Amino acid sequence: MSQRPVCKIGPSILNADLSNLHHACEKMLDSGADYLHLDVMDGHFVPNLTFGHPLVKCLRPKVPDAFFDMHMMVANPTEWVEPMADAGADQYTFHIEATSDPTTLSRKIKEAGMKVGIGIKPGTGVEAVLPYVDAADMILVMTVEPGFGGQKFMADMMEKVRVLRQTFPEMDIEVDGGVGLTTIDQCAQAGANMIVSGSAVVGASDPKAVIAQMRAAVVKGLDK
Ligand SMILES: O=C(CO)[C@@H](O)[C@H](O)COP(=O)(O)O
Ligand SMILES: [Fe+2]
Repeated sequence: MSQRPVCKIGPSILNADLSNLHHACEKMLDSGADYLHLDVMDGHFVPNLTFGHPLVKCLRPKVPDAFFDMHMMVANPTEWVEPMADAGADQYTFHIEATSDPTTLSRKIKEAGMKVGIGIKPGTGVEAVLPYVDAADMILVMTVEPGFGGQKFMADMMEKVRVLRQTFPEMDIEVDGGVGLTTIDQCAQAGANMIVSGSAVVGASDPKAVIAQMRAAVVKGLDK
C-alpha cells in the first residue's frame, strides 16, 4: 500500500540568537515545528563556520523530544557520523558533492542509528542522487547556495523536486534556502514535504502563524 508523504516543517536556527539556542529551539517547537534543522558548516565545504557535535550534545538534553536533522555542510562527512550519533542527532544529511562513496556513507549512518539524508547543491543535477535514493530516507534539494541564511530562493530548483516527486511518490523531499511565505507555494506545488525555513520563521513576529500557513500550503500541494 502506498503511503503519502507527511508535511513536516523544520526551522533552521542558523539566524537565531545562538547565545540562547535552547530558548530559540523551544520557541520554534512551541510554534508548531515538527523538527529542528541544524546547519553544521566547517569553513571548507562552505565559506562559513557554525557549530559541531559538542553543541548538539549540550542541546540534546534541553529539548529531549525534538528531532534533530543535521545538515552537514562539511568536507569530510564520514568523520562526523559517530560523534553526531553520540551527541543525539536523529538524521544525518550529507552532501553528495562531499563524498565519492555515498552508499558506504549511508550504511555507516544507518549503523550509527540515524536516518540518512542526501543533499544536492544548486549546481548538481538531480541525476547525481537518483542511484542512491534507495539508501536514503530523505533527499534535500538546496534552493540557495549553501553557506548562509537569508539568501534568495532559487525557483529553478523546483524542477528537481518535481522529478524526484514523480519518480518517488513516497519519498521525503526537503527544500532548504529562502523558503518562506512568498515561496512556499512553489515548493508545495513541486511536491516537497519537508520544509526548512530559517529567517522567515525565526525572524517573524508570529512564527506560529508562519508555520501554520506554510503547513496549509504543503498539505494542499500533497493532496493534489
Ligand atoms: O543550509 C542553509 C544555508 O546553507 C539553510 O538551512 C539556511 O540557513 C536556511 O535559512 P533561510 O534561507 O531560510 O534564511
Ligand atoms: Fe540547511
